[in-house]
Amino acid sequence: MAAPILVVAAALVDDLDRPARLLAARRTRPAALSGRWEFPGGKVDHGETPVQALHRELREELGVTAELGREVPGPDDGAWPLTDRYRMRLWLGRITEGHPEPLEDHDELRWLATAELGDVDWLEGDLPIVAALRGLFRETG
Ligand SMILES: Nc1nc2c([nH]c(=O)n2[C@H]2C[C@H](O)[C@@H](COP(=O)(O)OP(=O)(O)OP(=O)(O)O)O2)c(=O)[nH]1
Repeated sequence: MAAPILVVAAALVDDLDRPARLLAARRTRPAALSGRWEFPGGKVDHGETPVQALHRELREELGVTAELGREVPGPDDGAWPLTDRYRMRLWLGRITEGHPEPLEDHDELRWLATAELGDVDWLEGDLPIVAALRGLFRETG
């Protein structure tokens, strides 16, 4: 089987040191994933570093510039296994320029407070990440 494709994404928060709110985005495609919520991001293109890819995706998808904080490491060499085909690396981020809009691939954005993290229908592969973030928010909140 081919090596899993790397996806990069951001957990955009209100405050990198004491995060209390997280930006979730609702997908519009493909049909099988439409309506499910996720972290903004996407695949790393050839010739890009993961961090460059993430800045590009945030610009394209939401129209924002963000300062990245620490990476939230997953169990698979630092990445989060999503499916057989994809694994994802995720960084905390804080928007420094622009107001996020669902410009591409999403039709709704929501800022979720810690107690609301389970209120949206996350993509299956994101559930362990949301659990890790809930722990992080509690520790620092
Ligand atoms: N961006 C993103 N993708 C996720 C998350 N969770 C999850 O399972 N995925 C899956 C959905 C997709 O099958 C796969 C690739 O993400 P994507 O479709 O956003 O990548 P992309 O924007 O580069 O896509 P494309 O332009 O090539 O169509 O990763 C998540 O939180 N964020």
